[in-house]
Amino acid sequence: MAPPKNERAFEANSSIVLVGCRGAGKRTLGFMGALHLRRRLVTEEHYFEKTTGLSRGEYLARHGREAFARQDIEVFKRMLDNNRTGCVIECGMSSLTEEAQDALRQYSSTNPIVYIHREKEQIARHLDAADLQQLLKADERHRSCSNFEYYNLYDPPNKSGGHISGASSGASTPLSGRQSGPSKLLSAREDFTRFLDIVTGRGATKAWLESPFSVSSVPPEFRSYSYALRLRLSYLMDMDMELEDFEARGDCVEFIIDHWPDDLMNVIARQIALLRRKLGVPIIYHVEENPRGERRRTPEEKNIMDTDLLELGLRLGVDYISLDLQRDDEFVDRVLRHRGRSKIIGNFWYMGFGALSWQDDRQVENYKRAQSLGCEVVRMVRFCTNDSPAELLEGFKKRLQETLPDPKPPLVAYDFSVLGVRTPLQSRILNPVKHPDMENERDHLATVSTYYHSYELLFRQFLLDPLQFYVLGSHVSYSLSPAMHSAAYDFSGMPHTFQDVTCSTIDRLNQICLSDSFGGASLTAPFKVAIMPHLKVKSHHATAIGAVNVLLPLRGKTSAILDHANSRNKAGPAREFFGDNTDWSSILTCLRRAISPRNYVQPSKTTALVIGAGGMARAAIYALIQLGCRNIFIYNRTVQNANQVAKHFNDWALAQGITGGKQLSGGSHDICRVLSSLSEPWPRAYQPPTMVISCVPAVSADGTAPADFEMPLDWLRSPTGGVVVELAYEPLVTPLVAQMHVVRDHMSPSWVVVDGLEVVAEMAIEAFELMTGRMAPKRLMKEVCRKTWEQQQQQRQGSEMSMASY
Ligand SMILES: O=C1C[C@@](O)(C(=O)O)C[C@@H](O)[C@@H]1O
Repeated sequence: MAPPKNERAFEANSSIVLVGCRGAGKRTLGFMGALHLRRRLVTEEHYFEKTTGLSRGEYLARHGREAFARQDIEVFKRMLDNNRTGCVIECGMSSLTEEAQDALRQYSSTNPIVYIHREKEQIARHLDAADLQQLLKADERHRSCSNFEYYNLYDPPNKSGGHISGASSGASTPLSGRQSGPSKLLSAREDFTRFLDIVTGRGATKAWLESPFSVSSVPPEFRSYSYALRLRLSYLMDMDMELEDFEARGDCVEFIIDHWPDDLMNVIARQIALLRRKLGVPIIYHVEENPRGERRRTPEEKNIMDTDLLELGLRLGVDYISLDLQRDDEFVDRVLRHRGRSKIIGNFWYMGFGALSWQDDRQVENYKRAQSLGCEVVRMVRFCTNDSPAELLEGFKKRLQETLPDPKPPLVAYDFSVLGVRTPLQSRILNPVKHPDMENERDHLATVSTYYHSYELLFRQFLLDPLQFYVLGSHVSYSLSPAMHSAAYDFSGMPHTFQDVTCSTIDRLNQICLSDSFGGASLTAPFKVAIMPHLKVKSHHATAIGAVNVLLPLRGKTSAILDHANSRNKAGPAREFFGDNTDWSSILTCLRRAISPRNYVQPSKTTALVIGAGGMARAAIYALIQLGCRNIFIYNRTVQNANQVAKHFNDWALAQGITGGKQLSGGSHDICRVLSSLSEPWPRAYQPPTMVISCVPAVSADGTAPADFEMPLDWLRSPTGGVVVELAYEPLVTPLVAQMHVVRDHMSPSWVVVDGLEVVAEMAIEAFELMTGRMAPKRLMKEVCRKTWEQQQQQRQGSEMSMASY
């Protein structure tokens, strides 16, 4: 039995077409998408004008309605035909006509066509009330001529009055309410670019190439243990919890459609968009065949409705489609033909009395069928009324292992009873779990286990080991990392510890790392650069930057990276150590979060300024290069050090074939240049910087006072403002931050300030994920970061006062 041909596996470079009614956000998304995929943006409006020499309005006025309609469809078809690859195409109003929709339908056999829609109230804001209903009805037809759909969730304005750091934590710091918030379109951009990565299939590969130890680079079915958080639509629609509360409660979410409210398709599209935005984990999409609270359906009705529902999941580009292989062949075949890039979980559920036992030959046949249909995961679940000894399931797995050819899709298999899953350890991967506070009596599979309990059990049963993690360096007693990591361990059921250890020699570092229970370390001065020659295995980012700040032991039994990745949380002698750098990626995350659409990076124009020339400045420069910036200026009190760093990156860029955004008269293609004095006017050939990153250490390694940098006014003339990232947080309001507040209040309100606590929390989050391979509870870690910092401040003030009263 061969799997049916996948009719929606488009070439990765096929042009992506965006359709949908006015006000749905196509133009903005098209712009973001083209930048993200580095493609050309073609807009219907502009194409029409370029082709006919007239705008659509002018053409209509000059040639009349009929001639316009003929010309319009002609140009529309030509636009599609002439741009089959390498573009993002934004369709305007023409796509509402029958003829254009036919053309799109044809095009959809080779290209992704994405139907963009959003909350009706948001579209209403752009339209006359009278036209709204009619337009929305017509717009629905876009569903029938597209093969993907994207729900463009509305980004509410930032309520906090613009405080980028700690806004979500609710913590108050001296900066609360003072800073500009992240760009309003930030979440839309993150969501949409992730969606495009799914459509083009570049997501997983990109993550793996970027960082093979990152959480997103190992799909849940290939992790040593993984958990699927079950969320039913009926529950989501009137739960009294916030979706954010479900963060890091599972490796993926299983979204279960067990309820048919009015406007079902749009309700589902919106829920998927919300899950993606708030939780950022892969989604398993499951359509329940016989939902409890809903009416009974005839088999025919069931097939039609459930096919439509599964089709919707595929259109939404969910990561996994759960497909019941016990349904009729035509049903199964259709889903498989339309699978696109979604992975298929082939299910065999035995829900009633008399479920097939694990010893039954038919279970092996079931698995073989899923395997031959090309399912990426096989899920076999049995309801049992009495004891089901674990050995029976083990025996079944062994039988599959010994008798079937490779490749064998990963198996999810467990028994459940009215009390829930028999034991959370029965299945290694995609174990069903719930949130601890979730009242969910409708769901037997999720009534017992939580991610916390299941994971904790692995340690109690000695399948995983408690380990020691560290922050190491000569000035680490102030570090906020121990508090943040410890909170994340407590949250996730890990008995690990995280300590700061002041040390400055490689010998001492070695002593710590060679212990069998060493889990990993965050490194700071003087180790970031000094450790480089001692490490054989480093990420390419660390090599490019010339510094490492996260050290991991490699304990895989083979040299395969996946084996090493899956050996995290286990003790034993390390075969090697791996060095990575999360300083740059944390800076990049913060920049991306804060940059406004007007200041999106354009390689030839965008200019950035980095202050400092140490390890962190190197990471900042690398982040800017990764963001696409090709005009980077460095200012440092000791010019010689700045020259060295500039040379390092100019040589590196040359070797990579990356050249500066501007070629200067001397023919230089350098991407980094040095500013030698604060009194220098901003170089006239360049725009003033829209990204400024201050990397002057809070506490300098030699204990001298940190530099008090402030921007010369001439360097602050960007008409569109920009982002200032301050890495120091001691004090939090550095001279630069204080200056930017004044600039924002009196000169240009479009400057966004990111403070040092935001960046350091991001660093800890990324380090936690690399070290443990588990998703970090980000909100919690950010909250702990601010609270710990405040406590430290209070303690310091307390001890200063008692010193003074002596
Ligand atoms: O700069 C920092 C912050 C840090 O030193 C900390 O204390 O959390 C940890 C380092 O790895 C990172 O590069």
